Amino acid sequence: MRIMTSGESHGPGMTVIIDGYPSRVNIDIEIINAALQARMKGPGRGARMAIENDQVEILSGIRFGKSIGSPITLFVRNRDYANWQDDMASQGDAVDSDKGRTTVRPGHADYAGALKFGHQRDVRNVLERASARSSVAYVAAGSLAEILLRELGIEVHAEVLQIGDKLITGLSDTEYAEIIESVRHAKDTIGGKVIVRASGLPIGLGNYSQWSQKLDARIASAMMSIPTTKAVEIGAGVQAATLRGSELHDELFLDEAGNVFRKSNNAGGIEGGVSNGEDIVVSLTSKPIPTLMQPLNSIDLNSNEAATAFVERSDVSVLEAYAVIARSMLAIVLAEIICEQYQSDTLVQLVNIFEELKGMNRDDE
Ligand SMILES: Cc1cc2nc3c(=O)[nH]c(=O)nc-3n(C[C@H](O)[C@H](O)[C@H](O)COP(=O)(O)O)c2cc1C
Ligand SMILES: C=C(O[C@@H]1CC(C(=O)O)=C[C@@H](OP(=O)(O)O)[C@H]1O)C(=O)O
Repeated sequence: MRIMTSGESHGPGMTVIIDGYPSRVNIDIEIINAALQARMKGPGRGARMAIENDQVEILSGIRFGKSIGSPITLFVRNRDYANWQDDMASQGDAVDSDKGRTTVRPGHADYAGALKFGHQRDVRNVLERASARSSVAYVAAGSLAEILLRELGIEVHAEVLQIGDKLITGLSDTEYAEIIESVRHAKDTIGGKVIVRASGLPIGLGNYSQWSQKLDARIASAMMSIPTTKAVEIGAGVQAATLRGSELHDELFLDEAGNVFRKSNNAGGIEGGVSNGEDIVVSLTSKPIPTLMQPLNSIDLNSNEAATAFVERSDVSVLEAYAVIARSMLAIVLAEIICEQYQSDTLVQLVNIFEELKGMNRDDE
């Protein structure tokens, strides 16, 4: 299974093509829509989320509610496009338009992207695609991946762990909302941490043989690709540096029936780049959002003069959305690896392979 996305934040919409998805999987469009709606929710989102009402349109690869083995194309319309049509379609310099931009926001893709592609006279050409609006496409694909994983007995969940330096478990909903409101009032932004778990996994996903096949490496890459991610930890993560081997490593035991079990999961379900049958546990750190209502020092790329960063409608905190996106990315990586490793044209073939895998923990020869 491979995915490719396209689309601009204020263009007609976001597209994702999923190739190599097995046939005969029941696809309930409402599952995709529920994930898209969850990605829009949570305190701290800006005015854009009041404009959008993300719903998926299936353009190919699914007939009568089942995947048919052809590339699946999903499309999510940008409602805000109606307000941007002229600006998005204009062929000339947009520098005079109030939506054209020449000053850059530290922390966003503006500066590096404008210099890379020669967009010093209109940074909008960069931010339209760098925008996390693209995550709509990943969440749509992630939902399809989750539907497939569920058929194989694998579940993926995510939740917010931390906002700024405060653990969510110690906060009431009101206190959580108050933190965001105080940050908004200070014209600032805030990051945090989320945790994602996958359960019901077989032993053996990924491979220790090559860097590009290692499950932890592929998960880290997918998680780092989410806008705002600054760190990815698997299992005990950075805490591993402070623990002794005797404290960190998850000892193996046998129960009375001879089944293997462990009392801890500091490895986060992955040893040597291979799933070890325990839950996969990944935590991610999101930096604060780059657009500030009290802009940071910056430069104007057109005039090459000192300036302040441009200010536009923006989110203050996106942690709930970030958790939904992280869940989708983990589901995509797991589904991709499963489809690569246990190549199957149909769901039934894949389910049969998974049944066989359950009895494969021992070399009986
Ligand atoms: C769901 C979501 C919404 C976001 N909303 C905004 C926003 O409103 N304004 C902004 O400046 N950045 C926003 N960002 C962050 C930028 O997209 C991101 O910082 C930028 O693309 C640069 O990428 P990097 O953070 O990976 O370096 C958002 C990120 C996510 C995940
Ligand atoms: C549109 C989404 O997020 C956007 C991500 C984003 C950015 O710079 O990443 C900037 C904002 O866009 P706008 O300027 O249109 O308000 C967010 O709203 C979304 O999550 O669907």
